[in-house]
Amino acid sequence: MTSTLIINYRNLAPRDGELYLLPAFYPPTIADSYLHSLLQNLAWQTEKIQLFGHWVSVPRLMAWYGDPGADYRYSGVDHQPLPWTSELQSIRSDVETVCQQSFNSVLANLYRDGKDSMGCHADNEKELGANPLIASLSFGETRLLRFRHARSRTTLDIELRHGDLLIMAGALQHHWRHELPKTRRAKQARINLTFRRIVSTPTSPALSAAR
Ligand SMILES: O=C(O)CCC(=O)C(=O)O
Ligand SMILES: [Fe+2]
Repeated sequence: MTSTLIINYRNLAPRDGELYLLPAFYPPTIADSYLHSLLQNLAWQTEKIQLFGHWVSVPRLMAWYGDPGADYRYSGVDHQPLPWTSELQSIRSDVETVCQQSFNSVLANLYRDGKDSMGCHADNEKELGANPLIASLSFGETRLLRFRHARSRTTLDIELRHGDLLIMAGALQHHWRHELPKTRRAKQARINLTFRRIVSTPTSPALSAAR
C-alpha cells in the first residue's frame, strides 16, 4: 500500500514511522483557486471542547465531511460527517491516486492567522485502525508542523506551503505527536485538509461512552 510512496519519495521520519512531503502537489494557480473556494464553500464551525470543566473554543475553525456512517471522534466529541462537496471529491480522487488508498472522510481546519493553532496530539483514534495513512493538504499561508518523538524527545519541523501534500503512514502515530504552533509571522489564512479512512465506527452507546 505504501510501497510506491517508499519507492518514489524519501521518508522524512528518522525512525518509527513514515512521513512523505510532496511539495506543490497542486501548482500555485490550482492551489489558489482551491484556497478561495474552500474558504467560501465549506461549512466552517467553531468547535468547543471541555477543559477542566469549562467549555472553550478551539483556536481554529473546522468542518468534517465524509461518507455516511464515517463518524469520528475528535476534541472529545462525536462528529457525523457532512456529505462530500464536488470539489472535495475531486481533491480526494487526486490524493487517492498518489496514496493508492481510498479515503472515506476529510477533516478540514482553517487557521485564520498565526494566532490559530493545533495542540500536540497523535491521530491514533481506534476508528483509524492500527497504522493509518493520513494525507494532509495545505493551502494558503506557510505554517510549521512540529513532530515530537515520544521517547527520545527528538523534534522534526516541517514547513507546509501552499499546495503541499504531507503523508503520514506506518507506525508514525504510535511514536510521534504533532502540533501546529502559533506564530507571529503568519498573517494570512491557511486551510488544511486531512484525508482519513475510518475503518470502524462506534456501534453502541456503550462503546462510544467508553472512549
Ligand atoms: O494543520 C495541520 O497541518 C495539522 C492538522 C492535524 O494534525 C489534524 O487535523 O489532525
Ligand atoms: Fe493530526
